[in-house]
Amino acid sequence: MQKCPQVFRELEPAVLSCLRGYSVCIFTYGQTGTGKTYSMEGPPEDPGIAPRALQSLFREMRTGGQHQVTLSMVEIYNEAVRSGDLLAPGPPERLAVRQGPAGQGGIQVAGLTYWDVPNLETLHQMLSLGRSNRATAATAMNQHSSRSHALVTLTLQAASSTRGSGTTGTLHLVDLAGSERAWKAGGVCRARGDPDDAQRLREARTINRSLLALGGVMTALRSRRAHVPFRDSQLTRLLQPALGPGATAVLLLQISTRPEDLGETVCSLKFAERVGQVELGPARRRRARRSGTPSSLSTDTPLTGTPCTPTPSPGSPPSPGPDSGSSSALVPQEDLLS
Ligand SMILES: Nc1ncnc2c1ncn2[C@@H]1O[C@H](COP(=O)(O)OP(=O)(O)OP(=O)(O)O)[C@@H](O)[C@H]1O
Repeated sequence: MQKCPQVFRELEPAVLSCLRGYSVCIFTYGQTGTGKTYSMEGPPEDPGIAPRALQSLFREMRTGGQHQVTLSMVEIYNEAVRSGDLLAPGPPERLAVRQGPAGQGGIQVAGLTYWDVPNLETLHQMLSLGRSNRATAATAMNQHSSRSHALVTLTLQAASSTRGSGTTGTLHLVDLAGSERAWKAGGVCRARGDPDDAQRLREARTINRSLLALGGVMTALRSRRAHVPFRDSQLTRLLQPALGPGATAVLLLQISTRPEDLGETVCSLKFAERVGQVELGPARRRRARRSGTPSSLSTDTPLTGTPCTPTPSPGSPPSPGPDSGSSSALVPQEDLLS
């Protein structure tokens, strides 16, 4: 089993490729309680993939160039897409997801808010506020189980320079809710006489249904079917741009080694095997349009919605960034930017 620093070392070239206009999605998958959120976020003394990725991006941006960083964050709870209410008070708002205009691809999330991120400190503060609004509950398998899928999207817009035209890269960090057997999910509530028993069961069923839909999408992508059932769940609809042609997707699989979890572990391994056989094609860079908001800069910017409403945040202007990259198996193979 690899430790987070080792895992991140392998992921870092892909993460940094977002600064050059590539689309990268890192998602955690596995049975509830196996450490998905821990691996993605981690405590301060053992930072997870997300804080390491963000630190690496901002460090790289300090070495040259001009970048604008924009953040959006949503959670999918019981098949409802909700805005991670980052800074404003009030309950999460339910958002409508719809297909983008013909020919432009992508998904639109009406009402989704985008935040300009001036520096790493502000980004961490915003993420931590967004996470604190995420739906969690005690289940039989995890005292603080995430009952929702969380999708964090960073759009990294590089200004054009003498070295080349501007690009718009995207980093998706997806912490999926855990799969679990319904009887296990409800078991602890029943044992405690918890009145939320029915709620936990409903959550478990919708989580499992959306993960099943994700499995269906992976099967279709692997078999290169003409029709990929992205519309089967809100999760797969939102992930459509992140799993589109030319994107780089990385699955972090979390499994339990407990004998009593063998069935679920085998299912998770089979899912990972399927994902490992998916080919999204040669990686593509996105060229930025000359002007406009982040949502208008890319033909398929994920999670784009109503006209982007970037919110002024305190701090310095977007940090500078280079157009260099390191090599690794995860680095995109082909540069389609003309
Ligand atoms: N590598 C680790 N080191 C120490 N503690 C860990 C580690 N991985 C997970 N844990 C602990 O195990 C518990 C479950 O982890 P976590 O919440 O990340 O699981 P999860 O897979 O995200 O669960 P769910 O799907 O229910 O949200 C937490 O208390 C977490 O702190």
